[in-house]
Amino acid sequence: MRLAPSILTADFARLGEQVATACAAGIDWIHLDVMDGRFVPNISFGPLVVRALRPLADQYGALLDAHLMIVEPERYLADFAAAGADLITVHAEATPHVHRAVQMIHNLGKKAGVAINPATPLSMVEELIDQVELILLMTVNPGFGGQTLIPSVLAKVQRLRTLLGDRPVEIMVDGGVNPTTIAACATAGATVAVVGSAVFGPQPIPDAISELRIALGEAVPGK
Ligand SMILES: O=C(CO)[C@H](O)[C@H](O)COP(=O)(O)O
Repeated sequence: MRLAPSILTADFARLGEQVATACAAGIDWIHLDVMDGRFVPNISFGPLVVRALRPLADQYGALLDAHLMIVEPERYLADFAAAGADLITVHAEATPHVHRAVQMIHNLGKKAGVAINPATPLSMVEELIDQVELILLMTVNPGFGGQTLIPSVLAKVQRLRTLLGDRPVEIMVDGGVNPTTIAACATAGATVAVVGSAVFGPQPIPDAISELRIALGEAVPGK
């Protein structure tokens, strides 16, 4: 299971320092939650923050993963690609032309992901399984960090795992993933876990990451 800490719950006054600490502790991806106040009831940040974190991603070999929770994502794909995102995910509910958005991301030379909300059926992304590198299943209603994982989405993760067969498509779970819930996500078939408040919280970041690895039954250096 790859860990993709979401910076949404980080201390933005110390963003670079916190992300560097997480990278040094061995995280795999850096997850960037972009919110527009329209697709979701919250506003976060735009391409400037992606650009600011690009050098850290290079330094630590982490993948920079931009999750666009914005309407009409097509309008901003070039900006996020130019800012340095490696992978750009759009919501199937946010555009009537999600296939075109995926084509645009690939034409920009980036990996493409498609996301769906908890109540959105898998059929919304079924026609895209041979077109994308990642499918993101929201395990909370998007907009805010620190929510509780909706357990019924785990059955959807299992169905997606079966649907994908041996296709090399990542299954990402996002929302409410912590040491208590991460093993069930892995068992259901998720390959990447977004972890926000479980990493950027009161606990020292390296300890929080070790706890997640231990919950997954993975070896943790020095433990
Ligand atoms: O996409 C998100 C919210 O829309 C966040 O990535 C997600 O909620 C992660 O935060 P936490 O792990 O605290 O739930």
